[in-house]
Amino acid sequence: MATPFWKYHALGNDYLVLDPERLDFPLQPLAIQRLCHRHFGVGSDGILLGPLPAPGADFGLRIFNPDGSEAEKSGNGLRIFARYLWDGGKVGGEPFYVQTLGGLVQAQVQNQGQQVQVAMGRVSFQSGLIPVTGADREVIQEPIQVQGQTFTFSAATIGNPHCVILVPEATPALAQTYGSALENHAFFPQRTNVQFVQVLSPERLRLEIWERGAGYTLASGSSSSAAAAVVHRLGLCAPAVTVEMPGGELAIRIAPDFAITMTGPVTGVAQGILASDIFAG
Ligand SMILES: N[C@H](CCC[C@H](N)C(=O)O)C(=O)O
Repeated sequence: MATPFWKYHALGNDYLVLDPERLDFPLQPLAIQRLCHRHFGVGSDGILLGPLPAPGADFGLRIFNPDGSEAEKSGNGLRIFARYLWDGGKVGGEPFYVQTLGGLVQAQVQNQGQQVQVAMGRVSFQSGLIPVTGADREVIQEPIQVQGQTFTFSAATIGNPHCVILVPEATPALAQTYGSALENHAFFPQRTNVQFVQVLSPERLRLEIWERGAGYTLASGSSSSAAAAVVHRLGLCAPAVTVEMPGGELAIRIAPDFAITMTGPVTGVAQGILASDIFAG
């Protein structure tokens, strides 16, 4: 049996969707690394495995990073999965529930599949939930040293961990220079996603992103959610913000309890069949 795949991107953060019913190999880390490889594989910022059975939800979803690690949540991944279900006639325009490792989310496909809204869950700044080492506390504006530089960071979880650093100017160089050292810093036992955030106005943020297990990416939905929540917690942005990233913009809405709603586009790229020798050599 040949294995089909579907490729989409969400603001340049691209994923392959694999159907667990039509997978003719075990989805182990080495296979994931090969599938995501930009030269030896199909190439993507991750794998979405679904729909899976999920008691208490309409669909289950597992999310994998290109390094083979499993992520608890992916905002862009959830928008892509919602569009995939819509393309396959498994959902219409009604809201539906998806169970992820990082919790239950509600999604709704809009504008004939061009846009998806996701209730991403609640952001927490609690060290024990993120996790961040040290005393139980909200991790707000603390020092962190990497490569001789001291940054001030806040940390948040929306199912997956985030290290948020406000800077006067968010540049790709900051993410690409310090991202890996921050991702793997000892403060984060599960590693972390990293965002450098520039506050353009109370309604507009600019992000540069280094993702756990993926590296520099052009956009990230969970990063946008976590970074906007931190900036709002610091009193520096409104509860409704536009998050600008190299790949494009997301609309983030923050409720008083830090429940996040994320709305943004999805674009289809290709559908294909994996070659029988993709894992050879
Ligand atoms: N690399 C992330 C998962 C993907 C997040 C990102 N692609 C998004 O859109 O949220 C992690 O290990 O938590």
